[in-house]
Amino acid sequence: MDLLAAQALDLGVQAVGVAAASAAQDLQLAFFAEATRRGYRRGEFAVPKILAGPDAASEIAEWPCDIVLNGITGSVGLAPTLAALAAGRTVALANKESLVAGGPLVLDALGGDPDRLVPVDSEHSALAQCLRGGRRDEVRKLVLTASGGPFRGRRRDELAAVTPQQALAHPTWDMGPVVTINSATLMNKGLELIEAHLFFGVPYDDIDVVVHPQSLVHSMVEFTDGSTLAQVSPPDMRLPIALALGWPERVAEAQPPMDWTRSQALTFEPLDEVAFPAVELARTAGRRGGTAPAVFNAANEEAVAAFLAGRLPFVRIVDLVAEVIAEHEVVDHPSLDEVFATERAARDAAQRLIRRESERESA
Ligand SMILES: NC(=O)C1=CN([C@@H]2O[C@H](COP(=O)(O)OP(=O)(O)OC[C@H]3O[C@@H](n4cnc5c(N)ncnc54)[C@H](OP(=O)(O)O)[C@@H]3O)[C@@H](O)[C@H]2O)C=CC1
Ligand SMILES: CC(=O)[C@@H](O)[C@H](O)COP(=O)(O)O
Ligand SMILES: [Mn+2]
Repeated sequence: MDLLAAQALDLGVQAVGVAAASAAQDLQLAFFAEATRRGYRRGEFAVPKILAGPDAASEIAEWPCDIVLNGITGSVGLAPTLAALAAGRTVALANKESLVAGGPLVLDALGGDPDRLVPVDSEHSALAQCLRGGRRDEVRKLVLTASGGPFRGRRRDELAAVTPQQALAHPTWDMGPVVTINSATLMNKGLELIEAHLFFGVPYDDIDVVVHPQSLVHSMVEFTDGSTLAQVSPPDMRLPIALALGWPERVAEAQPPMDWTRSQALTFEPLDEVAFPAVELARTAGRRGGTAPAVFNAANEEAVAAFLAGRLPFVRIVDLVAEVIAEHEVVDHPSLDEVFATERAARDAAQRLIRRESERESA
Protein backbone atom coordinates (compact mmCIF):
# COMPACT_ATOMS: atom_id res chain seq x y z
CA MET A 1 0.00 0.00 0.00
CA ASP A 2 2.82 2.40 0.93
CA LEU A 3 4.64 1.59 -2.29
CA LEU A 4 1.49 2.09 -4.37
CA ALA A 5 0.87 5.44 -2.66
CA ALA A 6 4.47 6.53 -3.28
CA GLN A 7 4.26 5.48 -6.94
CA ALA A 8 0.93 7.26 -7.39
CA LEU A 9 2.53 10.44 -6.03
CA ASP A 10 5.65 10.07 -8.20
CA LEU A 11 3.62 9.57 -11.35
CA GLY A 12 0.82 12.04 -10.61
CA VAL A 13 -1.71 9.24 -11.04
CA GLN A 14 -5.25 10.56 -11.53
CA ALA A 15 -7.24 7.55 -10.34
CA VAL A 16 -6.71 4.22 -8.62
CA GLY A 17 -9.21 1.37 -8.45
CA VAL A 18 -9.16 -1.28 -5.73
CA ALA A 19 -11.45 -4.24 -5.18
CA ALA A 20 -12.03 -3.86 -1.40
CA ALA A 21 -13.45 -0.74 0.30
CA SER A 22 -11.04 -1.28 3.22
CA ALA A 23 -8.15 -1.17 0.74
CA ALA A 24 -9.45 2.17 -0.55
CA GLN A 25 -9.34 3.63 2.96
CA ASP A 26 -5.86 2.21 3.61
CA LEU A 27 -4.64 3.62 0.30
CA GLN A 28 -6.01 7.08 1.03
CA LEU A 29 -4.30 7.09 4.45
CA ALA A 30 -1.04 5.81 2.92
CA PHE A 31 -1.23 8.47 0.24
CA PHE A 32 -1.60 11.37 2.71
CA ALA A 33 1.05 9.85 5.03
CA GLU A 34 3.51 9.69 2.12
CA ALA A 35 2.70 13.28 1.06
CA THR A 36 3.24 14.45 4.68
CA ARG A 37 6.48 12.45 4.89
CA ARG A 38 7.71 14.26 1.79
CA GLY A 39 6.80 17.61 3.32
CA TYR A 40 4.17 18.40 0.67
CA ARG A 41 1.51 20.94 1.59
CA ARG A 42 -2.11 21.01 0.42
CA GLY A 43 -2.24 22.05 -3.24
CA GLU A 44 1.32 20.88 -3.89
CA PHE A 45 0.26 17.43 -5.02
CA ALA A 46 -2.62 15.96 -6.99
CA VAL A 47 -4.91 13.71 -4.96
CA PRO A 48 -5.93 10.71 -7.08
CA LYS A 49 -9.54 9.63 -7.14
CA ILE A 50 -9.78 6.29 -5.35
CA LEU A 51 -12.50 3.99 -6.66
CA ALA A 52 -13.46 0.89 -4.71
CA GLY A 53 -15.62 -2.14 -5.27
CA PRO A 54 -16.09 -4.90 -7.83
CA ASP A 55 -16.69 -2.39 -10.64
CA ALA A 56 -13.72 -0.13 -9.81
CA ALA A 57 -11.40 -1.73 -12.38
CA SER A 58 -14.03 -1.39 -15.12
CA GLU A 59 -14.62 2.27 -14.20
CA ILE A 60 -10.89 2.98 -14.39
CA ALA A 61 -10.69 1.11 -17.68
CA GLU A 62 -13.18 3.57 -19.20
CA TRP A 63 -11.20 6.69 -18.23
CA PRO A 64 -9.95 8.78 -21.16
CA CYS A 65 -6.45 7.59 -22.04
CA ASP A 66 -4.39 6.28 -24.97
CA ILE A 67 -4.16 2.68 -23.86
CA VAL A 68 -5.39 0.48 -21.00
CA LEU A 69 -2.98 -2.15 -19.69
CA ASN A 70 -4.94 -4.96 -18.05
CA GLY A 71 -2.61 -6.73 -15.61
CA ILE A 72 -5.29 -8.19 -13.34
CA THR A 73 -5.04 -11.87 -12.45
CA GLY A 74 -8.00 -14.06 -13.29
CA SER A 75 -11.17 -13.87 -15.34
CA VAL A 76 -12.33 -11.06 -13.06
CA GLY A 77 -10.36 -9.08 -15.66
CA LEU A 78 -12.94 -9.81 -18.36
CA ALA A 79 -15.34 -6.98 -17.43
CA PRO A 80 -12.55 -4.32 -17.40
CA THR A 81 -11.26 -5.57 -20.78
CA LEU A 82 -14.76 -5.27 -22.25
CA ALA A 83 -15.35 -1.90 -20.56
CA ALA A 84 -12.14 -0.46 -22.01
CA LEU A 85 -12.92 -1.75 -25.51
CA ALA A 86 -16.52 -0.50 -25.34
CA ALA A 87 -15.16 2.95 -24.39
CA GLY A 88 -13.06 2.87 -27.59
CA ARG A 89 -9.71 2.27 -25.90
CA THR A 90 -6.84 0.10 -27.07
CA VAL A 91 -6.12 -2.69 -24.58
CA ALA A 92 -2.64 -4.04 -23.85
CA LEU A 93 -3.56 -7.46 -22.52
CA ALA A 94 -1.55 -9.30 -19.88
CA ASN A 95 -4.75 -10.71 -18.40
CA LYS A 96 -4.96 -13.78 -20.66
CA GLU A 97 -7.86 -15.15 -18.59
CA SER A 98 -10.24 -12.47 -19.92
CA LEU A 99 -9.60 -13.60 -23.47
CA VAL A 100 -9.89 -17.28 -22.56
CA ALA A 101 -13.14 -16.80 -20.62
CA GLY A 102 -14.82 -14.36 -23.01
CA GLY A 103 -12.93 -14.84 -26.29
CA PRO A 104 -15.66 -14.18 -28.89
CA LEU A 105 -17.14 -11.35 -26.78
CA VAL A 106 -13.75 -9.65 -26.56
CA LEU A 107 -13.13 -10.08 -30.30
CA ASP A 108 -16.61 -8.70 -31.09
CA ALA A 109 -15.91 -5.69 -28.86
CA LEU A 110 -12.97 -4.76 -31.11
CA GLY A 111 -15.51 -3.55 -33.65
CA GLY A 112 -13.51 -4.90 -36.59
CA ASP A 113 -10.23 -3.25 -35.50
CA PRO A 114 -7.93 -6.06 -34.28
CA ASP A 115 -5.15 -3.54 -33.54
CA ARG A 116 -7.11 -2.40 -30.48
CA LEU A 117 -6.03 -5.58 -28.66
CA VAL A 118 -2.27 -5.85 -28.19
CA PRO A 119 -0.53 -8.80 -26.50
CA VAL A 120 1.60 -8.28 -23.40
CA ASP A 121 2.08 -11.98 -22.61
CA SER A 122 5.70 -12.71 -23.61
CA GLU A 123 4.85 -15.59 -25.98
CA HIS A 124 2.15 -13.67 -27.80
CA SER A 125 4.34 -10.59 -28.03
CA ALA A 126 6.97 -12.86 -29.58
CA LEU A 127 4.44 -14.32 -32.01
CA ALA A 128 3.20 -10.86 -33.00
CA GLN A 129 6.80 -9.83 -33.69
CA CYS A 130 7.57 -12.99 -35.71
CA LEU A 131 4.32 -12.66 -37.68
CA ARG A 132 5.69 -9.40 -39.07
CA GLY A 133 8.09 -11.63 -41.01
CA GLY A 134 5.61 -12.94 -43.57
CA ARG A 135 2.05 -12.84 -44.91
CA ARG A 136 -0.71 -14.68 -43.07
CA ASP A 137 -1.10 -17.19 -45.92
CA GLU A 138 2.62 -17.99 -45.55
CA VAL A 139 2.25 -19.08 -41.89
CA ARG A 140 2.33 -22.85 -41.35
CA LYS A 141 2.34 -23.00 -37.58
CA LEU A 142 2.84 -21.13 -34.35
CA VAL A 143 5.22 -22.68 -31.82
CA LEU A 144 4.66 -21.64 -28.20
CA THR A 145 7.66 -22.15 -25.93
CA ALA A 146 7.20 -23.33 -22.33
CA SER A 147 9.85 -23.23 -19.63
CA GLY A 148 8.50 -26.54 -18.30
CA GLY A 149 8.22 -25.00 -14.82
CA PRO A 150 10.03 -26.13 -11.66
CA PHE A 151 9.00 -29.78 -12.11
CA ARG A 152 10.23 -30.28 -15.67
CA GLY A 153 11.56 -33.82 -16.10
CA ARG A 154 9.53 -35.32 -13.27
CA ARG A 155 7.11 -38.20 -13.79
CA ARG A 156 3.51 -37.91 -12.59
CA ASP A 157 4.16 -40.11 -9.54
CA GLU A 158 7.04 -37.81 -8.59
CA LEU A 159 4.64 -34.86 -8.44
CA ALA A 160 2.33 -36.33 -5.80
CA ALA A 161 3.85 -34.63 -2.77
CA VAL A 162 5.11 -31.32 -4.17
CA THR A 163 4.39 -28.30 -1.98
CA PRO A 164 3.16 -24.79 -2.86
CA GLN A 165 6.59 -23.46 -1.91
CA GLN A 166 8.27 -25.76 -4.44
CA ALA A 167 5.68 -24.95 -7.10
CA LEU A 168 6.16 -21.22 -6.55
CA ALA A 169 9.88 -21.46 -7.38
CA HIS A 170 9.72 -20.68 -11.09
CA PRO A 171 13.05 -21.39 -12.81
CA THR A 172 13.19 -18.32 -15.05
CA TRP A 173 10.41 -15.77 -14.36
CA ASP A 174 9.49 -13.76 -11.26
CA MET A 175 5.67 -13.53 -11.38
CA GLY A 176 2.54 -13.46 -9.23
CA PRO A 177 1.43 -16.67 -7.45
CA VAL A 178 -1.40 -17.77 -9.76
CA VAL A 179 0.50 -17.57 -13.04
CA THR A 180 3.49 -19.20 -11.31
CA ILE A 181 1.43 -22.20 -10.21
CA ASN A 182 -0.09 -22.29 -13.70
CA SER A 183 3.43 -22.50 -15.11
CA ALA A 184 4.20 -25.42 -12.81
CA THR A 185 1.12 -27.38 -13.93
CA LEU A 186 1.53 -26.21 -17.57
CA MET A 187 -1.99 -24.75 -17.28
CA ASN A 188 -0.36 -21.45 -18.20
CA LYS A 189 0.63 -22.95 -21.54
CA GLY A 190 -2.89 -24.32 -21.95
CA LEU A 191 -4.34 -20.85 -21.37
CA GLU A 192 -1.73 -19.42 -23.74
CA LEU A 193 -2.66 -21.94 -26.43
CA ILE A 194 -6.26 -20.68 -26.35
CA GLU A 195 -4.99 -17.09 -26.13
CA ALA A 196 -2.82 -17.62 -29.26
CA HIS A 197 -5.74 -19.10 -31.20
CA LEU A 198 -7.92 -16.11 -30.32
CA PHE A 199 -5.26 -13.45 -30.87
CA PHE A 200 -3.99 -14.70 -34.22
CA GLY A 201 -6.88 -16.77 -35.63
CA VAL A 202 -4.63 -19.79 -36.21
CA PRO A 203 -6.39 -23.20 -35.91
CA TYR A 204 -5.53 -25.34 -32.86
CA ASP A 205 -4.01 -28.03 -35.11
CA ASP A 206 -1.43 -25.48 -36.24
CA ILE A 207 -0.25 -24.37 -32.78
CA ASP A 208 2.46 -26.50 -31.17
CA VAL A 209 4.00 -26.31 -27.70
CA VAL A 210 7.68 -27.06 -27.15
CA VAL A 211 9.60 -27.02 -23.87
CA HIS A 212 12.51 -24.56 -23.84
CA PRO A 213 13.95 -24.41 -20.30
CA GLN A 214 16.03 -21.23 -20.74
CA SER A 215 13.01 -18.98 -21.57
CA LEU A 216 15.11 -17.02 -24.05
CA VAL A 217 13.16 -17.93 -27.18
CA HIS A 218 9.72 -16.58 -26.32
CA SER A 219 7.93 -18.29 -29.22
CA MET A 220 8.34 -18.96 -32.93
CA VAL A 221 6.48 -18.89 -36.23
CA GLU A 222 7.12 -21.51 -38.90
CA PHE A 223 6.45 -20.40 -42.47
CA THR A 224 5.43 -22.48 -45.50
CA ASP A 225 8.90 -22.31 -47.07
CA GLY A 226 10.44 -24.11 -44.07
CA SER A 227 11.79 -20.96 -42.40
CA THR A 228 11.21 -20.47 -38.66
CA LEU A 229 11.45 -17.04 -37.06
CA ALA A 230 12.08 -16.90 -33.31
CA GLN A 231 11.99 -13.92 -30.96
CA VAL A 232 14.87 -14.01 -28.48
CA SER A 233 15.54 -11.82 -25.45
CA PRO A 234 16.36 -12.32 -21.75
CA PRO A 235 13.29 -13.27 -19.67
CA ASP A 236 12.15 -9.80 -18.63
CA MET A 237 8.66 -8.35 -19.09
CA ARG A 238 9.93 -4.81 -19.74
CA LEU A 239 10.30 -5.56 -23.46
CA PRO A 240 6.80 -7.00 -24.13
CA ILE A 241 5.19 -4.33 -21.94
CA ALA A 242 7.03 -1.48 -23.70
CA LEU A 243 6.26 -2.95 -27.11
CA ALA A 244 2.58 -3.30 -26.24
CA LEU A 245 2.34 0.28 -24.97
CA GLY A 246 4.06 1.65 -28.07
CA TRP A 247 2.80 -0.93 -30.62
CA PRO A 248 3.75 -1.14 -33.45
CA GLU A 249 6.75 1.05 -32.59
CA ARG A 250 9.67 -0.33 -30.57
CA VAL A 251 10.73 1.57 -27.45
CA ALA A 252 14.50 2.17 -27.41
CA GLU A 253 16.42 0.50 -24.55
CA ALA A 254 13.31 -1.20 -23.20
CA GLN A 255 15.55 -3.79 -21.57
CA PRO A 256 19.13 -5.08 -21.89
CA PRO A 257 19.54 -7.36 -24.95
CA MET A 258 21.06 -10.85 -25.17
CA ASP A 259 24.79 -11.07 -24.58
CA TRP A 260 25.93 -13.01 -27.66
CA THR A 261 29.61 -12.88 -26.63
CA ARG A 262 28.86 -15.41 -23.87
CA SER A 263 28.68 -19.19 -24.53
CA GLN A 264 25.17 -20.40 -23.91
CA ALA A 265 22.85 -23.15 -25.09
CA LEU A 266 19.27 -22.89 -26.28
CA THR A 267 17.64 -26.30 -25.84
CA PHE A 268 14.25 -27.66 -26.85
CA GLU A 269 12.43 -30.83 -25.81
CA PRO A 270 8.96 -32.29 -26.29
CA LEU A 271 6.36 -31.79 -23.58
CA ASP A 272 5.65 -34.86 -21.40
CA GLU A 273 1.87 -35.00 -21.92
CA VAL A 274 1.41 -37.77 -19.33
CA ALA A 275 2.97 -35.87 -16.43
CA PHE A 276 1.55 -32.55 -17.69
CA PRO A 277 -1.83 -33.13 -19.41
CA ALA A 278 -2.94 -29.48 -19.13
CA VAL A 279 -2.06 -28.43 -22.68
CA GLU A 280 -4.03 -31.29 -24.25
CA LEU A 281 -6.98 -30.51 -21.98
CA ALA A 282 -6.84 -26.87 -23.09
CA ARG A 283 -6.68 -27.92 -26.72
CA THR A 284 -9.84 -30.00 -26.27
CA ALA A 285 -11.65 -27.17 -24.44
CA GLY A 286 -10.49 -24.63 -27.00
CA ARG A 287 -11.61 -26.75 -29.95
CA ARG A 288 -14.99 -27.30 -28.28
CA GLY A 289 -15.35 -23.53 -27.87
CA GLY A 290 -18.50 -21.88 -26.46
CA THR A 291 -18.33 -21.86 -22.65
CA ALA A 292 -15.74 -24.70 -22.45
CA PRO A 293 -12.65 -22.41 -22.18
CA ALA A 294 -14.39 -20.31 -19.48
CA VAL A 295 -15.00 -23.49 -17.47
CA PHE A 296 -11.41 -24.60 -18.02
CA ASN A 297 -10.14 -21.33 -16.57
CA ALA A 298 -12.67 -20.89 -13.72
CA ALA A 299 -12.18 -24.44 -12.41
CA ASN A 300 -8.42 -23.94 -12.59
CA GLU A 301 -8.60 -20.69 -10.61
CA GLU A 302 -10.48 -22.51 -7.83
CA ALA A 303 -8.10 -25.48 -7.91
CA VAL A 304 -5.02 -23.24 -7.73
CA ALA A 305 -6.46 -21.36 -4.74
CA ALA A 306 -7.17 -24.70 -3.02
CA PHE A 307 -3.65 -25.98 -3.76
CA LEU A 308 -2.08 -22.79 -2.37
CA ALA A 309 -4.28 -23.15 0.74
CA GLY A 310 -3.07 -26.74 1.22
CA ARG A 311 -6.50 -28.21 0.43
CA LEU A 312 -5.68 -29.95 -2.87
CA PRO A 313 -2.65 -31.95 -4.00
CA PHE A 314 -0.71 -30.53 -6.95
CA VAL A 315 -1.52 -33.37 -9.38
CA ARG A 316 -5.23 -33.03 -8.63
CA ILE A 317 -5.34 -29.47 -10.04
CA VAL A 318 -5.54 -30.56 -13.68
CA ASP A 319 -7.59 -33.69 -12.86
CA LEU A 320 -10.17 -31.53 -11.14
CA VAL A 321 -10.40 -29.14 -14.07
CA ALA A 322 -10.97 -32.13 -16.37
CA GLU A 323 -13.72 -33.41 -14.05
CA VAL A 324 -15.51 -30.06 -13.98
CA ILE A 325 -15.34 -29.79 -17.78
CA ALA A 326 -16.68 -33.35 -18.14
CA GLU A 327 -19.76 -32.40 -16.08
CA HIS A 328 -20.36 -29.16 -17.99
CA GLU A 329 -22.94 -28.79 -20.76
CA VAL A 330 -21.35 -26.37 -23.21
CA VAL A 331 -23.34 -23.31 -24.30
CA ASP A 332 -22.44 -22.15 -27.79
CA HIS A 333 -22.14 -18.40 -28.53
CA PRO A 334 -22.71 -17.40 -24.88
CA SER A 335 -23.73 -13.88 -23.89
CA LEU A 336 -21.72 -12.14 -21.16
CA ASP A 337 -24.36 -13.11 -18.59
CA GLU A 338 -24.12 -16.73 -19.73
CA VAL A 339 -20.32 -16.61 -19.37
CA PHE A 340 -20.69 -15.25 -15.82
CA ALA A 341 -23.33 -17.87 -14.94
CA THR A 342 -21.16 -20.63 -16.40
CA GLU A 343 -18.18 -19.43 -14.41
CA ARG A 344 -20.19 -19.40 -11.16
CA ALA A 345 -21.41 -22.94 -11.83
CA ALA A 346 -17.88 -24.14 -12.68
CA ARG A 347 -16.49 -22.57 -9.51
CA ASP A 348 -19.26 -24.20 -7.44
CA ALA A 349 -18.59 -27.58 -9.06
CA ALA A 350 -14.86 -27.21 -8.40
CA GLN A 351 -15.51 -26.26 -4.77
CA ARG A 352 -17.74 -29.33 -4.30
CA LEU A 353 -14.99 -31.60 -5.63
CA ILE A 354 -12.37 -29.89 -3.46
CA ARG A 355 -14.56 -30.31 -0.35
CA ARG A 356 -15.14 -33.97 -1.19
CA GLU A 357 -11.40 -34.44 -1.64
CA SER A 358 -10.61 -32.79 1.73
CA GLU A 359 -13.27 -34.90 3.49
CA ARG A 360 -11.84 -38.09 1.96
CA GLU A 361 -8.33 -37.04 3.08
CA SER A 362 -9.40 -36.34 6.68
CA ALA A 363 -11.58 -39.52 6.97
N1 LIG B 1 3.99 -11.53 -14.15
C1 LIG B 1 4.31 -11.76 -15.42
O1 LIG B 1 5.49 -11.77 -15.80
C2 LIG B 1 3.24 -12.04 -16.43
C3 LIG B 1 1.91 -12.03 -16.09
N2 LIG B 1 0.96 -12.28 -17.04
C4 LIG B 1 -0.45 -12.23 -16.68
O2 LIG B 1 -0.71 -10.97 -16.10
C5 LIG B 1 -1.71 -11.10 -15.07
C6 LIG B 1 -1.13 -10.61 -13.75
O3 LIG B 1 -0.04 -11.43 -13.38
P1 LIG B 1 0.97 -10.95 -12.23
O4 LIG B 1 1.29 -9.50 -12.40
O5 LIG B 1 2.08 -11.89 -12.23
O6 LIG B 1 0.08 -11.17 -10.95
P2 LIG B 1 0.14 -10.44 -9.52
O7 LIG B 1 -0.46 -11.40 -8.56
O8 LIG B 1 1.51 -9.93 -9.26
O9 LIG B 1 -0.80 -9.19 -9.71
C7 LIG B 1 -2.17 -9.37 -9.95
C8 LIG B 1 -2.86 -8.05 -9.89
O10 LIG B 1 -4.26 -8.26 -10.12
C9 LIG B 1 -4.97 -7.45 -9.22
N3 LIG B 1 -6.29 -7.98 -8.97
C10 LIG B 1 -6.63 -9.23 -8.59
N4 LIG B 1 -7.97 -9.33 -8.42
C11 LIG B 1 -8.47 -8.11 -8.73
C12 LIG B 1 -9.78 -7.57 -8.74
N5 LIG B 1 -10.84 -8.32 -8.40
N6 LIG B 1 -9.95 -6.28 -9.10
C13 LIG B 1 -8.88 -5.52 -9.40
N7 LIG B 1 -7.61 -5.98 -9.40
C14 LIG B 1 -7.42 -7.25 -9.05
C15 LIG B 1 -4.13 -7.46 -7.96
O11 LIG B 1 -4.46 -6.37 -7.16
P3 LIG B 1 -4.15 -6.39 -5.57
O12 LIG B 1 -2.69 -6.32 -5.45
O13 LIG B 1 -4.87 -5.19 -5.07
O14 LIG B 1 -4.70 -7.68 -5.06
C16 LIG B 1 -2.73 -7.34 -8.54
O15 LIG B 1 -2.37 -6.01 -8.76
C17 LIG B 1 -2.11 -12.58 -15.07
O16 LIG B 1 -3.18 -12.76 -15.94
C18 LIG B 1 -0.88 -13.27 -15.65
O17 LIG B 1 -1.17 -14.49 -16.25
C19 LIG B 1 1.27 -12.52 -18.34
C20 LIG B 1 2.57 -12.55 -18.73
C21 LIG B 1 3.66 -12.32 -17.80
C1 LIG C 1 6.38 -14.13 -18.71
C2 LIG C 1 5.25 -14.86 -19.26
O1 LIG C 1 4.77 -14.56 -20.32
C3 LIG C 1 4.74 -16.02 -18.50
O2 LIG C 1 3.44 -16.38 -18.95
C4 LIG C 1 5.72 -17.12 -18.76
O3 LIG C 1 5.51 -17.52 -20.06
C5 LIG C 1 5.59 -18.27 -17.85
O4 LIG C 1 6.47 -19.24 -18.26
P1 LIG C 1 6.07 -20.74 -18.56
O5 LIG C 1 4.58 -20.87 -18.50
O6 LIG C 1 6.63 -21.02 -19.91
O7 LIG C 1 6.74 -21.50 -17.46
MN1 LIG D 1 3.41 -16.11 -20.99
